[in-house]
Amino acid sequence: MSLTKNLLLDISKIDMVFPTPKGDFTALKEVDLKINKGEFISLIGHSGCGKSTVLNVVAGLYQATSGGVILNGKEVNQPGPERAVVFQNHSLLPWLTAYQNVELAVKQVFAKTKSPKEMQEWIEYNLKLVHMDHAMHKRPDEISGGMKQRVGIARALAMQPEVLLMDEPFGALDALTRAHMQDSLMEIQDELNNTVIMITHDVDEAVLLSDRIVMMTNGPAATIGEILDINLERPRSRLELAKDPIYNQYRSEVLTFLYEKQRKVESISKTKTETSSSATNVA
Ligand SMILES: Nc1ncnc2c1ncn2[C@@H]1O[C@H](COP(=O)(O)OP(=O)(O)OP(=O)(O)O)[C@@H](O)[C@H]1O
Repeated sequence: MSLTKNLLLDISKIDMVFPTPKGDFTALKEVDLKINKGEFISLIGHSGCGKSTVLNVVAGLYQATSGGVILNGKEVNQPGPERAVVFQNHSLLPWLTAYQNVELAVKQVFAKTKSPKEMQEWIEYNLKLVHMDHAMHKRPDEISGGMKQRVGIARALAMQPEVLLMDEPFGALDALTRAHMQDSLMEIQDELNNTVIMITHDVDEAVLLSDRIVMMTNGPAATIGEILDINLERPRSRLELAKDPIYNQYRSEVLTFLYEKQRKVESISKTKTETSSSATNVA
């Protein structure tokens, strides 16, 4: 992979120190990552290692103690619509319909450049992309958890961000809904080729969706331990990949990193009690 040709996001030697009542806590140490336009990156690591902190620095919600983030040649120091965030819990406004939730974001970005008619078409296009056009006039309390996440993704996509930041976007969903959402996200990626950073605890999800998996060491002073390139052809099918030895090799490399190289006492005792499929979720 060329690191300079299509470089979009340069996360450069980030340290993050949080002041706490017990003294300074170094969460991140020298996190360094370059991301090309159109890449899908997963961040994986044990709970509390610092994944959300990395994402929050890129989102501009946290200012790194040292180092910094450059997006398209400009330093990031506050939140902005060119970095849309999708959280685990949908964060939709409950009194607005799906359409109106997306509209709010669209008006924020396009009020000066799109006519009302163009904005309407754009909102509908994005809701259609996530298969929510049939329920666009429903409020969050009238739709399921998976549907709410779809609206959250539509809202983020509709802002046409330069980078889409997703913090465990499917973490609260049941396994089947989650699989549907992953398939939808792959379809959307095929169409839009967004640049995405997604935090996940799910090894299969990371391998299925990513171009690269960034594996973080345990904190304190967490950093990037290894980066795995996923050279699987797209479009990807979960059923075919399940039998693919290369897919299984990638999967086993991530599991080895997490459970041998970055072994955690709590996670070992936890996975012993879990079923084999859920044991691929990192604790
Ligand atoms: N505002 C803060 N003040 C003090 N410590 C913090 C703050 N935010 C995060 N931390 C600490 O920094 C470390 C990394 O937290 P972070 O939430 O980034 O981890 P994570 O990998 O996203 O965890 P999880 O997978 O459980 O969501 C943790 O030890 C956490 O307690």
